[in-house]
Amino acid sequence: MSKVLIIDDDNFICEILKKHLQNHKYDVQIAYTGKSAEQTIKKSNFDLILCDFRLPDTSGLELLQKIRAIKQEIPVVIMTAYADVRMAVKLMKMGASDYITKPIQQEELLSLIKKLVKKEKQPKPQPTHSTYINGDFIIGDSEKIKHVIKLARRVAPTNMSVIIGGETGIGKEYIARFIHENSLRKDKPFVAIDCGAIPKDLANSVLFGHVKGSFTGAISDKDGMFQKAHGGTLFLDEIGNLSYDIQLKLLRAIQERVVSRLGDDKLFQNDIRIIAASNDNLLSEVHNNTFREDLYHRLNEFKIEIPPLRERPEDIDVFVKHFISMANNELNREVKGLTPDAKKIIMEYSWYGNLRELKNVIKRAVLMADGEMLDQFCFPEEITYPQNYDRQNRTETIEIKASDSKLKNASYEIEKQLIIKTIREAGFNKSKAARILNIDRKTLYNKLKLYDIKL
Ligand SMILES: Nc1ncnc2c1ncn2[C@@H]1O[C@H](COP(=O)(O)OP(=O)(O)OP(=O)(O)O)[C@@H](O)[C@H]1O
Repeated sequence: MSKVLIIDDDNFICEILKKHLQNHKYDVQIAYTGKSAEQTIKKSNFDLILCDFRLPDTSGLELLQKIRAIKQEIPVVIMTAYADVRMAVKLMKMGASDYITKPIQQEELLSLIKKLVKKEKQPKPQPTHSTYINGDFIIGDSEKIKHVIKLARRVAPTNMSVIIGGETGIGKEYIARFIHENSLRKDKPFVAIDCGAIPKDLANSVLFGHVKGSFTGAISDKDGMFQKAHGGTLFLDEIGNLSYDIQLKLLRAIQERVVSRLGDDKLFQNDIRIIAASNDNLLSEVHNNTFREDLYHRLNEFKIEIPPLRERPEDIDVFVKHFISMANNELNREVKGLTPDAKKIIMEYSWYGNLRELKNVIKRAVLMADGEMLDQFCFPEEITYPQNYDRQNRTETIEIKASDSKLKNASYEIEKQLIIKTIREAGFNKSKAARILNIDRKTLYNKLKLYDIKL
């Protein structure tokens, strides 16, 4: 797995980029200052560094010189605002590998990183189980997941649009890729976009492209996801986040099979299969008039619902083995398995963050392990004693940590705890939680990213 270091003092940008890159199987670390970046670079080997041009304690230029002094060969990409492009070109002359302008288009960043990180060090886990099919995709042993795979295989060779439902971190994107790879389009692009992460005013351009001058900052013609996915599959994650007018443009693009770039009258033919995913119940959003009914029916030619991990405990064992194997590769460890106590903890926990949470918890446990087996002490308290943790979150008084002495930190902590508490009380239904909190769903998702809440 390739390692990327993001250096930026903007916590929000860091978290969005981190999630996007992690979804594409990069191991990501963040440094918020030049100083901490230097220390991190000295301690670990990275395959690529993504560095903001302006940092609180240094400039991109100075930091680049220091990075070059520590690690000569490591690719460094500078993130900059449009106004700084000339400086970015200067930085390239001084040894930066490339630059990317803000606001960052995630797919552009991804292809830049892929280009620069030539040697993918994707760990190839040892096949410990018959459920591996290719690469790091595994199925599981439960009848429920086998049924999901049966549906995915059945629909894959058709051109039908698919809606994939399921809780966060359950593997909706993995199933979407599985469908693509088993379809006749497998040699064409699979383009994934997280609709929840696209700023509202950029959605039109990100999806459909734009021509130079169509808005401030459109300094050149740019293709959108529809053009990039031509011939292949477009995966629209968290589709419920698209605004009503973009939903309408999307419907037209699917029905009429033509798209136009922002600011351009010319129509382009497109041949795309759409797979959409949502954490929430899209049908109830249709009833609430936040999702277009015509678009819903157009997309809902086939539906696959992935059951939460807690409803199929038979799958936990195989995923635990898989994630231990991945963590061993990444962290250079040789963990063999779990003690009976640790296994009991893992089996009894509710895994509301599903496979993503399980993977993170296992990785942390592998790091913590002193010997060859993961025992109960390798797991954090909220996993070992979830009852206490829940009770703590249910209390009306929100405890502030001693370290949160600064007013800003304290209010962040209160907001974070309130969001967690409300989501739990709303039965993990994010739309309902957003309504209780009196904020829109997009704002809630942004805050979940900001605070790294994985519920
Ligand atoms: N079939 C699978 N085999 C191996 N790992 C998986 C599989 N499905 C999911 N994972 C792991 O779980 C993580 C989350 O999966 P994925 O991003 O597909 O979930 P998601 O449901 O699309 O999440 P979100 O709702 O947050 O977009 C992946 O990064 C991967 O590590």
